[in-house]
Amino acid sequence: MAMASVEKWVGFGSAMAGVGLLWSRMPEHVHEEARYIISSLVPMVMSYFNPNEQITISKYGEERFQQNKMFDAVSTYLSSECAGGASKLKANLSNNRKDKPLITLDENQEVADTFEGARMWWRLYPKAPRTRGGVIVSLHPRDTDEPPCFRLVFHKRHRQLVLNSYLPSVVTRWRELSAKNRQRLLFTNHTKDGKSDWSNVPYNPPTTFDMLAMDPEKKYEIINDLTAFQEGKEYHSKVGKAWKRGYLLYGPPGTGKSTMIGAMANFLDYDVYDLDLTSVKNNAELRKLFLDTKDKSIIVIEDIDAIEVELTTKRRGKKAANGNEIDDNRVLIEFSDKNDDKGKVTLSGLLSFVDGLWSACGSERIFVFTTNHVDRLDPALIRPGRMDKHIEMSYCRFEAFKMLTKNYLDITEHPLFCEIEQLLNETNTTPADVADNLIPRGKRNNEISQLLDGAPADVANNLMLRCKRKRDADECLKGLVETLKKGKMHSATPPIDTMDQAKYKKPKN
Ligand SMILES: Nc1ncnc2c1ncn2[C@@H]1O[C@H](COP(=O)(O)OP(=O)(O)OP(=O)(O)O)[C@@H](O)[C@H]1O
Repeated sequence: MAMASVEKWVGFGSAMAGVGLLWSRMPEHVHEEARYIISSLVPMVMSYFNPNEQITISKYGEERFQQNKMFDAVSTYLSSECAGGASKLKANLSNNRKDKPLITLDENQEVADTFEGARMWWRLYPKAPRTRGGVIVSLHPRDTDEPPCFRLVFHKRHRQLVLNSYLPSVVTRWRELSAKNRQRLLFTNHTKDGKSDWSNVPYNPPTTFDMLAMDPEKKYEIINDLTAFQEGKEYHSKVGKAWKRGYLLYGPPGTGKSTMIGAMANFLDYDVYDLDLTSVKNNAELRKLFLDTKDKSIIVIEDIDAIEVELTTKRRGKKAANGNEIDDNRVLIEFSDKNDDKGKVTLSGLLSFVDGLWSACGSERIFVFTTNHVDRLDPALIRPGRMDKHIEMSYCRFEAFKMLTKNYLDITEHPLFCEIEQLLNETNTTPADVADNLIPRGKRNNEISQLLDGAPADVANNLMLRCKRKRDADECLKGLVETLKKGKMHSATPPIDTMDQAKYKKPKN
């Protein structure tokens, strides 16, 4: 038996020696080809015997200009669903709303996941120097390294499950998690190196619709409109309309137009883009800015009437140098209906995003224009169908006043309410003025605190708070009555109900 085995090895050895001899006598080009065939056969043979397959998800796309969103999706998904199984994690503090540390997998950590009974293994590979493909000459620093990547390993028989169900489910979960942890942002445009771009800050406006003092019916109408818009994806695609909506908020200063935008952003959980048109050079830049906005956002152009005048003033010298006649403010306005005007922002350029050709780019967007002078706007901007909703923000009447006292003073009734209701009907006072009067000037009440000395702390605090609030309310409302009476004496303006809304005039500074 042992003899037979020795003979076998001797036979194998001499066969190999024969192959070696043959190999050494072969010409060099045959060597080359043989090496090529062997190197392509090895992975095939290996993969035949290897039961697993793998998918690599690199941090950057092929072009390297853009981050690969799938990498973010996997990172977020694994942090939420599989981090429990990892022993090495990383913590970052990002801009998220709750100041909660963001936990992610550390490099080279492997975690397992199960999907519909199939087992998957994920591993995060760090950035690594490129080993293949020779020397890379590139101005792009990242090109010299392989970017970090996730590698997913799974059994061959789960290939279809992974491609058709598992990876899409990772993306869906990522979207859900991002929506939940998202920090809302306020964007504003600026010019850097001659180019317009957006910069942003975290945005958590304090106002909700509950706090917004206005006619309750009008408020519910707006809330219903926003809800219908947000849920209107199918409707918009069914009727072939771009999923966007335009609001024109108009009314005197201090009636809550900006406050309404904050309430809308809170209600819809959208980002806000505050577009400053005066720093946009021309339609091409405007187009770039619009295209850089994200879905689920509110694009705001405040005081659109004032912007027209400001643009005019800025460009007055240029116009005069061109020898054009300048008659008055209206003529100076450079918003024009000509599409071929490449040197400036034109009204048609702006409108092409609101309801023209470009409005179909992006979805779930709300445009809000605000103005104190609705009568000064170009009719093209406010013609029916262009801005879907025209919302008048008006002076403070009794219903709105009651909302303010509830919010500011926590009271719903008071003996002075009757007098205040009458005065509010006779004067044009803005919610901003009323709110200003309702901020307690709170002086500490020494008499009450002396009375309460010795009482248990929680009882004392409670009573103190109630007495203080009552006292603040009395003082605030008395002060408000005084202000309203003064306003009534000085006001030459008739109450809003009898006033022509189109004649609002902004007080000159
Ligand atoms: N309708 C309102 N409900 C609650 N608070 C209001 C309302 N209107 C105004 N305020 C208060 O007055 C302040 C100023 O209001 P806001 O800036 O929203 O007015 P505006 O109409 O946008 O004024 P402007 O036209 O000058 O920009 C707000 O911070 C808010 O405290």
